[in-house]
Amino acid sequence: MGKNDLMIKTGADLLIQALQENGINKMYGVVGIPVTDFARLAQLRGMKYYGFRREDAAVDAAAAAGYLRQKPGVALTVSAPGFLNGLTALAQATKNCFPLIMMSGSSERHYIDLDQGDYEGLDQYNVAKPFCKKAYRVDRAQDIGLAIARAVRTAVSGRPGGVYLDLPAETISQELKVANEKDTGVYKLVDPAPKQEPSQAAVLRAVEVIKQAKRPLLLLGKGAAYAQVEKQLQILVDKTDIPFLPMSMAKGLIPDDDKHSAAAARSLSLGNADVVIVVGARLNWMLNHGDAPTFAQDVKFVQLDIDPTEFDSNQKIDAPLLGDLGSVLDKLVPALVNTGYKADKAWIDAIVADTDKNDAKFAKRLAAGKTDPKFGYYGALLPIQEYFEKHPDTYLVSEGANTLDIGRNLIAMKLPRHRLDTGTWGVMGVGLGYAIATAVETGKPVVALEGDSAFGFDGMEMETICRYNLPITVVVVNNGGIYNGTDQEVPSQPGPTKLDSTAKYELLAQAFGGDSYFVSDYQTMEETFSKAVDSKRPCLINVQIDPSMGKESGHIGNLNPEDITEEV
Ligand SMILES: Cc1ncc(Cn2c(C)c(CCOP(=O)(O)OP(=O)(O)O)sc2=O)c(N)n1
Ligand SMILES: [Mg+2]
Repeated sequence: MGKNDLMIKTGADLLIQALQENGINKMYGVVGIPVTDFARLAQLRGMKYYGFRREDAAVDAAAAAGYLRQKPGVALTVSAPGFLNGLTALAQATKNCFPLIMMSGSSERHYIDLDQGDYEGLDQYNVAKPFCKKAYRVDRAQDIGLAIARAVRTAVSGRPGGVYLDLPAETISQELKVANEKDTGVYKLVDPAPKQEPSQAAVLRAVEVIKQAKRPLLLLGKGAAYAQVEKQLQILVDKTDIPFLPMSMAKGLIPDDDKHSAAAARSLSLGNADVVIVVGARLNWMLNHGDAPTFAQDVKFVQLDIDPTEFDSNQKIDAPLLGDLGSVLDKLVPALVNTGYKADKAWIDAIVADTDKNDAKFAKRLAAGKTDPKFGYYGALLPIQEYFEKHPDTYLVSEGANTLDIGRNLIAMKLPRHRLDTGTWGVMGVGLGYAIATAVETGKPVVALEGDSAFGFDGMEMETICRYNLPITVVVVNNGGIYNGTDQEVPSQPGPTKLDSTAKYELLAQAFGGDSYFVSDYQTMEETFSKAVDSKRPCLINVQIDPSMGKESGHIGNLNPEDITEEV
């Protein structure tokens, strides 16, 4: 082939080709110098680009896409301020173990290293490192195929997480002369997330520990939801009668109404289990680090995890099972079932009795919620609970404190990966980004159940939702504040947690062509909610509840330092 028969490929060409070669055809981002034309070219080459109003929502969306699809979601930001706006979401994805690649335009090294003051100059590659699984920088167009391969494999292999890919403007526009398509250095990864089988010895050790259990409990984390192991888990509980307790994003792996659920007997089941089988969950702050009195003093732990350093992070693990959860359960379930092991009937009966007792108490609160003159959470959320009972294939995204906590206990999930929320860090501002990605990736109706404060973190994405005409019903539960609307430490100024309990949030939908609803009583919520979701239109229901409703920090008030406000 003569010199002038060579093809010219730019860095941008190669980036798009490498992403598409690896099955990635969507990007979520906010453009500007130096990535705007790259996003346009991606659209011309058949990729879908979703433009957001702020980078953290876009990166959250890409992370949620990764969680739902077991392939890295891809986010695109500009340099420096855009990169920094996306950094929280990159860190959140890594903490949540969601596979994500965040690509940001950046500066050439010589400007950064000589501190020459480039436009939006920042050493992003090094700034990103503490907040992601790995950071990579591509200085040569010829390396782009390898860089994308590395980024994809890093994001999805082992414990999934966030990867930062630093893209200097120069690399995006760099030209590469290639003889043919094969010559570009772009290739499709072979087996990006290899299976990791557990050892036979580890399986036998775990079976021995579980067989001694009189009061076993299966604790399910979002790692189990991500690993898509619902089939193996259903067999496990059906064959052994071991009760299960799902963490919030693991709800629906086994339907919440399954007779083995211990969700309504959380304290009793956690506090009395003698063997806890931890599947894709971490014994972190959400589980009081595995300590008593949340758990029994002499509890034994069997832990299934893909990351060996997770074992003994907080407690001695009596039977660590290392591997990808699918491979581990494919070995552990038959090995245990073949022993004929069953949980003790007395244990199961104790959990059922505690469940019935707590359900009865909850039912009273729900009934009161319908008629309470002070319209509150139960009256606001009961219609949502009833809707999900009838329409389990609806997705729920939730954030806030009381709104999040009460909604988690009230709204049962019957299908896996249908609930996304604030995750391990309890980050506010993830709701609308997660909802957008869920609607885009699944095409199904999505309900974003938001506290009024939480909604404020990314409320402008209502315009994004309307612009793409997504079937998202945003429900803002407005109690006029962070936690509630009654904060008034000193007469001269509103308390630190106070917001506007009369805010007309619903007009934000109307402002962008969506449908607006205002609700301030149970009956209207009952009539409005199903109509809104069934419309499959972008809409916002502003649910004004009494400002006195809501506890400080919802269900995690115990994490606040001792009360330090002296009397004024
Ligand atoms: C990014 C960020 N900022 C601040 C917080 C602190 N915070 C904040 C600000 C919450 C909002 C609670 O108010 P809400 O209106 O969303 O919900 P409720 O009033 O129903 O409790 S919950 C919570 O932990 C956070 N978790 N994440
Ligand atoms: Mg509130």
